[in-house]
Amino acid sequence: MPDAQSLQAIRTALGQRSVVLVGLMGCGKSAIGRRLAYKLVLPFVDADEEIEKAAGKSIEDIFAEHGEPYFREGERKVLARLLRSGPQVLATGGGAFMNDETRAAIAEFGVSVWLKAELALLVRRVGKRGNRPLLKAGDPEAVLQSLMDKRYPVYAEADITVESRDVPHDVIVGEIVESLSRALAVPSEVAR
Ligand SMILES: Nc1ncnc2c1ncn2[C@@H]1O[C@H](COP(=O)(O)OP(=O)(O)OP(=O)(O)O)[C@@H](O)[C@H]1O
Ligand SMILES: O=C(O)C1=C[C@@H](O)[C@@H](O)[C@H](O)C1
Ligand SMILES: [Mg+2]
Repeated sequence: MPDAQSLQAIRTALGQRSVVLVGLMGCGKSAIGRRLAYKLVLPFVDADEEIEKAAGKSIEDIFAEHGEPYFREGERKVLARLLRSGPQVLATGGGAFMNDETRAAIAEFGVSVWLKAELALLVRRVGKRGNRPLLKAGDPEAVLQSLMDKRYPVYAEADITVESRDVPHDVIVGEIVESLSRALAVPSEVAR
């Protein structure tokens, strides 16, 4: 695990930029993001929670009462605001990175990390909670496969890709920290 000096070097290299986690539902953006923020001693912000606060209702209710296009517009606005208040670790909603404007804002105000996961892992993980409206449209496995086909080529534009898998959360956090050191060109004598 990197020492305090290399974590400080990452914070310095980030400046006001955020570490922005992207990826499909269940890949671990919230669970890993929270731990990564703790490690980097940065605030953790979950965009889905911020959208719910801004709307005063749950994502499920936003989808049910107003539809997906309304949710996406709110998501774009909330992310534009959040990205201007770094540094922080920011977990995005699964669809946020698909918006061209949001993707450009993430490139400007952040370093993006894609938590790439296989279908079987996502199916296992999302089965535990039933509050994801997109997965209610049909068989969750088929929906996730279709989202993977559409989204993985776009998620691949992220600055960093880390394989999400069933290993202790801290292993994934460690890999992100190492990739951040490399991507931000933190001097190797500090990163070691
Ligand atoms: N490395 C890991 N090992 C085991 N379980 C994990 C790991 N990473 C995440 N999980 C678990 O997978 C589930 C889904 O993770 P999480 O809610 O963080 O995904 P998410 O990407 O935020 O999803 P959403 O886009 O729906 O918000 C959680 O129960 C979480 O604890
Ligand atoms: O993948 C998606 O499009 C979504 C993922 C969730 O994080 C929420 O933002 C919402 O349920 C939509
Ligand atoms: Mg989440």
